[in-house]
Amino acid sequence: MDWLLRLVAFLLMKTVFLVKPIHWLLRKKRLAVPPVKDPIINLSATTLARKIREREISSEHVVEAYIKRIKEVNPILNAVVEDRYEDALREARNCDKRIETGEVNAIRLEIEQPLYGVPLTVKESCSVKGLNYTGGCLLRKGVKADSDGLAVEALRNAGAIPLCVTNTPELCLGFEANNYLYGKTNNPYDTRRTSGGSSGGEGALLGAGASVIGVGSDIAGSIRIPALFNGIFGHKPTPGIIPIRGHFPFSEGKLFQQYLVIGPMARYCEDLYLAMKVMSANCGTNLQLDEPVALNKLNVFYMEDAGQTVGVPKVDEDIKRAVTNASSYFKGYGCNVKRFNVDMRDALEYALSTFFTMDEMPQLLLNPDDPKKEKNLSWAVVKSLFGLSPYTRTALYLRFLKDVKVFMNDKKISHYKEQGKVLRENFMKILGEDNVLVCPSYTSAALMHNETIFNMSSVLYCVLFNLWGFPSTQVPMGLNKDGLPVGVQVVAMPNQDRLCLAVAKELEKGFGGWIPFAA
Ligand SMILES: CCCCCCCC/C=C\CCCCCCCC(N)=O
Repeated sequence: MDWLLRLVAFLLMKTVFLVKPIHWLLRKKRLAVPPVKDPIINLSATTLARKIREREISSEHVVEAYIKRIKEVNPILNAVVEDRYEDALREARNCDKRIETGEVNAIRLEIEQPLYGVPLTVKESCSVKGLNYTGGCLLRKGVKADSDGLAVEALRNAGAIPLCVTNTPELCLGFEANNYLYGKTNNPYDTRRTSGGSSGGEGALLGAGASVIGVGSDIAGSIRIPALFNGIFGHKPTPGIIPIRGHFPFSEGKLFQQYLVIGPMARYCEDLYLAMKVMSANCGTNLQLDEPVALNKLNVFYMEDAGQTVGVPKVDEDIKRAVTNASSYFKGYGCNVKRFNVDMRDALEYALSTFFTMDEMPQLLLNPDDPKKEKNLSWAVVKSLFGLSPYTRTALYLRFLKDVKVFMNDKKISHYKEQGKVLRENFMKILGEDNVLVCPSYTSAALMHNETIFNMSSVLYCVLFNLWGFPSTQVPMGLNKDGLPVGVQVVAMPNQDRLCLAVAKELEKGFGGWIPFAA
């Protein structure tokens, strides 16, 4: 364990108690988000697609319902950064016309375009042709995507209709969708809290019932953490099975391409399957997503917390309870349910040293004049103190962490990287091909705005699985006593995404999945 790192992380965790009174004084009133009224909103994308192709409902009607819902909640949430409602309605009418004239038929659509006529929302960092593509960077103001990213293209080819792009932190680096370009996104369950990040705009819209299926991205929890905070499902796929080209930030670096994934976020678990099939269609790996999983043959391991917690916030009791409830539930299926015992003592050091020494890491302080030359951190911090920096505090903080050598020398870095490999091997051995791990996605439910920066080490519960290339699904597990969503993460070995999804589906049956906020 590296004591300097742990000490800084520990002090940072405690600092939140100094700033809490300031936050409390400056806090805004909790705003009421209107409840969902239109029953269309309570149908999954899978059901909507079937109803549209079987002419039970028109795509135009569905798209209109979602536009109406977004317009109702977005003034409160600030999740949408640019929309294309007129184009979307035109495309929906065209879908309906092609069905009416017999140009397309239900049987072929189910196979060739399983999302025909279904609305979609997209994280702004995943390019949608013609829409903003800034990655939340002030210095990229006005940048538009000149084509769809490959994942978005696959969804569009499957018939989905993008409605808008949604908010992220600067460069998607952080756990609050808040930046100097678009401002901050509120959590629909409590608007004084963050919707998380980096796919926080998606999380907020989905949690509020203003989207049925969304595209997010995740390099250290950015799908799973907002999915947790907003009570929805989010799947971080095995790397390489969904193309990430068309994402900003992007790097040609091999490790970056292994850590960063694009994946689906949804209110209904069956829609994760559908989106995964569409988005991974050309991956060349047989993920067997349609194959039934023999649940009674699964070993379900569970881990309520990472043990050695110096400098890592303790996992809240309600999240721990969600982990034990979720794992115990599988006893009823005849599964072997066991506590996961591995030594996580050096996991934080491993995560820090591995993440920030990846080859060809994208610039953290964007310098549009010279993409090879990063701006000076100290100068940027000074400017920030006077409110003159184009970089958010989170970007500055992560740029500071990138200087890993402040904490450890090369020898230690190599040592911790080796420890990480051993840890990965232990996880692999225990999980094998057929087992899953249920653990926290984060240490708490949604935090107040501006607090996640003090809890950066909570990222441990997500980032390890990016570094190791394991798939993982965030599953909602009900609301806590404050009415905030809690949930768990289901992890499996690479290419065993189907196990995560199968477990998620059962948990949805058992615990109710997405639960709308109380009015
Ligand atoms: C001094 C406190 C140190 C805590 C360090 C914890 C280890 C950090 C490892 C990786 C952090 C990456 C955070 C990047 C956030 C990216 C979110 C995303 N796009 O998935």
